[in-house]
Amino acid sequence: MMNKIIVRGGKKLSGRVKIHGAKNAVLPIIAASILGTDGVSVIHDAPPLDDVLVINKVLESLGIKIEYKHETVRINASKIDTCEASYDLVRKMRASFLVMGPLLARVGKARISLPGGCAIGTRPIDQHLKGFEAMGAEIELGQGYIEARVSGRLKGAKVYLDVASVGATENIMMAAALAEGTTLIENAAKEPEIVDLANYLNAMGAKIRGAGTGMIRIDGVSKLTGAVHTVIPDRIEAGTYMIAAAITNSDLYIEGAIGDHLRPIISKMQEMGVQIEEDENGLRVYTDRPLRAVDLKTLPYPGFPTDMQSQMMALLLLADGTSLVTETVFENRFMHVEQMLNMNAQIKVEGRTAVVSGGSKLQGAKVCATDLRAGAALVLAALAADGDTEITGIHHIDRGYVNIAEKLSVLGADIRRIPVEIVDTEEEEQTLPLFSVQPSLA
Ligand SMILES: CC(=O)N[C@H]1[C@@H](OP(=O)(O)OP(=O)(O)OC[C@H]2O[C@@H](n3ccc(=O)[nH]c3=O)[C@H](O)[C@@H]2O)O[C@H](CO)[C@@H](O)[C@@H]1O
Ligand SMILES: C=C(OP(=O)(O)O)C(=O)O
Repeated sequence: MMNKIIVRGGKKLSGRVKIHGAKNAVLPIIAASILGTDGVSVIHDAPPLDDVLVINKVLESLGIKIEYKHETVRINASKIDTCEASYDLVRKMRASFLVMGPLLARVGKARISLPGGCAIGTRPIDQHLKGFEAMGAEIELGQGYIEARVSGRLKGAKVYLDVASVGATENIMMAAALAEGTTLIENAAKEPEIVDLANYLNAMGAKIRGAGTGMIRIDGVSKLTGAVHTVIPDRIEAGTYMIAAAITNSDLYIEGAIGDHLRPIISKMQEMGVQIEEDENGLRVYTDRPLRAVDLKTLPYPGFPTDMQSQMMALLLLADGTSLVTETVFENRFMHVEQMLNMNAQIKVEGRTAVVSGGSKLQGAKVCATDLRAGAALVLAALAADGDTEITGIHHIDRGYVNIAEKLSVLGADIRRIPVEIVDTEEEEQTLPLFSVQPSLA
């Protein structure tokens, strides 16, 4: 069912919000489970998100047994029936392509639909393929599919990534875990999700060192088994709620947030004048207005994350002065700007830089979430706007945020999730539940 979110701005928030497991860690971790020939993998803190349902479906379509209950996924990959991931599943989520490395290493063959581009950019996969080829795979493209094959085992190799791609680092690391000999990934991505994946693979029996640095060394082993793992908290969900606190001039405790994963976000927000206190269980975020304008540039970790750029832009709309926001990771990640303009924001895009003039009062409007983080940014802007904002396209938001409307409502926001078709009369609205459960793909 299509839903929209309606926010009446201006409410203060208070209390604690618990952060779910990281979407971008659990997806490669579930894909990596393909590598376990014996035993069952048990992945705790797997957030109930559409993307997790999709990756589970991909594994099921390969013949792998999956059980997903109470945020725990149990995976028995002892038997694999096919090594093909269809267009239907890959088009729902690009991260489905992460099954290529594990399949190639385990079965010697993989046929995956081309993931193609998406709203935020063209997103090529050349670096993934370069890694597989260096390890001895033959790659063929045809009919919208990429087929990779290797006779015998993959061979360890030295792979230098032209861009420090998160997905390519993960795919190559998974393939190399079962390869013959040693693989070195140079200019590897350093994101915390890479470290979480490496920890899981090592628990499965892999020999990986250096994850979290620019040089990862993988000594291939001949067999991996299922393992038990708890996924790290989602730093982007945490960052989004940190901004919710600051944008509403509120005081929130973000439970489970790991300060070390959030360094670039914490320091930018502090530069703006936001107060942040860290302890071992999470972060307290509160503000002393006025907020200062700051410049920022998205970069691979430990730089400022592109996945927080739009949310941060929402906050900068409230700052005194002009901020420059430069996006260097994706070529088209300013889709939220046009929607924010409908809310009386003052932003001008000049190439890769958005010039954000803070200080004009945001007004509620009808807006559309064009992608996941653009949608989150619109929810945040709506919390600070005068009047009602209606946000459509929220299936994008459901890809990455567990019950965002419910979580914000519990904190005191005036926010409702309503089916699109029957939203038009006041009377009908009142009979509807405030929240629907996360949509299921079953
Ligand atoms: C599921 C998941 O974890 N998604 C995250 C992951 O996406 P994803 O793994 O797709 O992002 P990458 O790090 O691969 O992409 C970074 C840049 O490298 C380019 N590139 C990538 C691969 C390649 O073979 N060739 C190439 O040129 C991309 O087009 C992009 O411009 O990291 C991004 C960058 O932090 C985040 O925004 C996404 O939320
Ligand atoms: C861009 C994102 O995800 P994906 O790579 O799955 O599209 C994101 O999490 O912001």
